[in-house]
Amino acid sequence: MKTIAILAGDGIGPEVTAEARRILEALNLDITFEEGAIGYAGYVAAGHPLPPATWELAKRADAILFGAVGDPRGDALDRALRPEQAILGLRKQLGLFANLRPATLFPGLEDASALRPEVAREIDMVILRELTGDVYFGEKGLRTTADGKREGYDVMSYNEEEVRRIAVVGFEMAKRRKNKLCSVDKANVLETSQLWRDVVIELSKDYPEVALTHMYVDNAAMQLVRNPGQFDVIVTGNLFGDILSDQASMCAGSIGMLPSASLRAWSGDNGLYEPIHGSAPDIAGQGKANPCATILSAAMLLRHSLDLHDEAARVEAAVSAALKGGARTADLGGTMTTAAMGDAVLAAL
Ligand SMILES: NC(=O)c1ccc[n+]([C@@H]2O[C@H](COP(=O)([O-])OP(=O)(O)OC[C@H]3O[C@@H](n4cnc5c(N)ncnc54)[C@H](O)[C@@H]3O)[C@@H](O)[C@H]2O)c1
Ligand SMILES: CC(C)[C@H](C(=O)O)[C@@H](O)C(=O)O
Ligand SMILES: [Mg+2]
Repeated sequence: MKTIAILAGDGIGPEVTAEARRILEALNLDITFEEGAIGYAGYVAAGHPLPPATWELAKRADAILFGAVGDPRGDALDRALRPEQAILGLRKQLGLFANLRPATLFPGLEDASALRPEVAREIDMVILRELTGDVYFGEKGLRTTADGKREGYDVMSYNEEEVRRIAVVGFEMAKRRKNKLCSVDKANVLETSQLWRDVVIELSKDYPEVALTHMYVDNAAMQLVRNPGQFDVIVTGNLFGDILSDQASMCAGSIGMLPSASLRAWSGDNGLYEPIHGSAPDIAGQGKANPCATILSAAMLLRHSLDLHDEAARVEAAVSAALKGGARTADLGGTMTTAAMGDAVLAAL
């Protein structure tokens, strides 16, 4: 019996994880679900965004299905108690350095894409985002300069081992796909990016079959919109990957469509699976959220943590079939509620 921790979190988190759970339950697998409070909900329930009981559950579970976190009141708390610290803490403390964010245009979603249909149809990529380093985890603070001005700082750094291990995942993934890897950095300006590029080039000697290219992140943002079909696997740092994946989501139809897996190895590890979107306070509690990103995250969970490849493919096929059949939440131009979208996927399953 495998244990899946459901950390639903805030805003639309509980709404979308409920639909993903229904899909997992329908597969009749030998799994049990345990829920833990996290984010603002964790703060309200236990005085901390990542309460000790939730942390224990996260460590012991075979996999984590995560919704989203965010303070419905805005940034009302001190940074250490903000809901976002819970997801950052889980990623860092569980060592989940490899964040897979696949972006694919599902057939029929051309209309929802921000791009022209013939351009959108070419989208089938994975953005591999480094998740436990970069400016997110460097020294940060607020100080007063000699002339009395407030100055905020966040140190951006990567060491070569951090770069090498994510690059290895990138090359291995490229080998399993189209032997194409694009490393995205800002090496024309940043020392961290120069080291990133040097380490990726050193490692590429072990992967002669993979065609490696490098692109500056500003150009990559432009190319994602101009010609997304040129990308297969993109490997990049934490901050760049965060931004590029939100952008890629609208190319593929909606931010409500992109799942993610956060891993420390290819498979068999207790990874964390979550949609790339946040708690969406503007639509929370209204049944408007698209649950597909979370359902597709559950499929990634089946594949990467439980080794259930057929079941993962079944869930993905069910999402595809539901969309082909015209199922659409508001973000995709439809009128379906979150639960109705879940019903459509369930029916297809
Ligand atoms: N991993 C996470 O938990 C995570 C990720 C991103 C943002 N956040 C947090 O979420 C809060 C809100 O952030 P934001 O507004 O910048 O980003 P967001 O992703 O929550 O929302 C951005 C926009 O996309 C829409 N949207 C998001 N998910 C959707 C879905 N499934 N279906 C339909 N529409 C959807 C929202 O309604 C909103 O208009 C913040 O507190 C932020 O820190 C958390
Ligand atoms: C909530 C925030 C800390 C998070 C990030 O920046 O990683 C989010 O934007 C994401 O994409 O998962
Ligand atoms: Mg983000």
